[in-house]
Amino acid sequence: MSRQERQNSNTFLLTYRDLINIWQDWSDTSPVQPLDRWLRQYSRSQRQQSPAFRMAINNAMMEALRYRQLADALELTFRDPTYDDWKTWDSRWQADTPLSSSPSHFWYWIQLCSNSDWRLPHSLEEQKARREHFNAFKAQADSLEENATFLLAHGLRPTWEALLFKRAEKSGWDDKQLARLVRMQTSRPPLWLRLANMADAAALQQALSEEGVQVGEYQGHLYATGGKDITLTNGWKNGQFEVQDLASQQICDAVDVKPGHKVWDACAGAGGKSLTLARALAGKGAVVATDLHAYKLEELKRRAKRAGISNIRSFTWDADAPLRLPAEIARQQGFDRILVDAPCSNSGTWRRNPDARWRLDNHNTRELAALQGRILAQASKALRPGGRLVYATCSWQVAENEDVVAAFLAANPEFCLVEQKMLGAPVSDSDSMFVAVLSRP
Ligand SMILES: C[S@@+](CC[C@H](N)C(=O)[O-])C[C@H]1O[C@@H](n2cnc3c(N)ncnc32)[C@H](O)[C@@H]1O
Repeated sequence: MSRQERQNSNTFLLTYRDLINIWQDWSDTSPVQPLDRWLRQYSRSQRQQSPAFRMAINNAMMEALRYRQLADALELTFRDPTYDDWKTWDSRWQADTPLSSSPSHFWYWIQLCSNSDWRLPHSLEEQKARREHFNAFKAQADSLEENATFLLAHGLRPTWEALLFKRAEKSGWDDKQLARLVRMQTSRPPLWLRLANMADAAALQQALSEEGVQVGEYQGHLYATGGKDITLTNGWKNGQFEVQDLASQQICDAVDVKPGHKVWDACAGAGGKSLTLARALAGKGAVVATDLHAYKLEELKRRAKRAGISNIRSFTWDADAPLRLPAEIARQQGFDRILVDAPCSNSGTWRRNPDARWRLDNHNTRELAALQGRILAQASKALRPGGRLVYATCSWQVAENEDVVAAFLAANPEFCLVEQKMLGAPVSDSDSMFVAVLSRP
């Protein structure tokens, strides 16, 4: 986001007192919650404050969590300019340990990193020296060759270097593309719009612009970058579009739903993809949407009702047991299409959820990969011969993607791999997601 755009979306000038207080509130929360959930609760508890203030706090906390580690690294090198053993330092660093600087200096580092417009205190000790140190650090960390500091400067941990290079190698990305993915971690992607079948993209783009939404187009897809809240527009009220990330839309396209198909969305959650798959049926066929959690499916039902979609049946399912096939599905020997949008580390969504990066660790990744493999294997049993099985995650980690697919294929040789690839960032300004299309001849 440019400085001008940031100023437009963040017109409330926060003081350091506001920033220090919000950080204290966040730090006092136990157990630590995902930031988006915490901010929703915080926002509800601050109804007396203006929407501009709440939005500014929201943005400030996003930046603070994005650059949480970099602020510590800047403080360390400000005190000891010769320090450069970043991998050792990172292997000991934890996001829930106390800040290494004073609260004011922490926010000053965050302000410099995020180029935010906050009201500086009248006297901030060593302000000039810190700004010069930040500029020197940034200048030195501006190339992929300076691996550790380049990653740090973009809110990524130096110890993830090997994971990122592995991803680049699998996807055939050159250094420029990998560097682009790293650089993208410092900005939020726009809101991508999924058009209802009947909506005309050009007409909708014009109507949204006339209503004051800053809207762009990329390969036939629309996205909003600011201006009027899109949920207040006529197009939203008339159900002409939903918000769905570009890579998510591309996963739905890969399922290749045709009218008449029986589709199983095995990890449907709140139904972001179920709705899209159901629309593609054009009134013929059905989607069975399952998830481990009933409360997510309740949200799915509300969304389906709002969108006027009635061909989704939902119920809970735990991948520890096979799905009991509904009678009409059993009659045709299984589903035509199955989507396994597996639980994952969410590394591909860090641009929107900056705090999620600090929860990534090797132990969690191994557990997730085992769960992903179990869900995929269990779901695959319900595919009819000739059907299509799609495995997806919103992670760029090879261990959660190609490795899971390879283990599945080794254990299930009756399945063939049609294609597998990363979607979204760094190619487009969106989340990064993985998709593998499998068939069962
Ligand atoms: C990536 S999310 C799905 C997002 C959803 N498809 C969407 O587009 O909004 C993965 C989902 O898998 C579900 N899940 C986790 N463990 C599961 C299990 N053992 N069996 C079935 N679903 C599970 C989670 O509750 C979560 O909703």
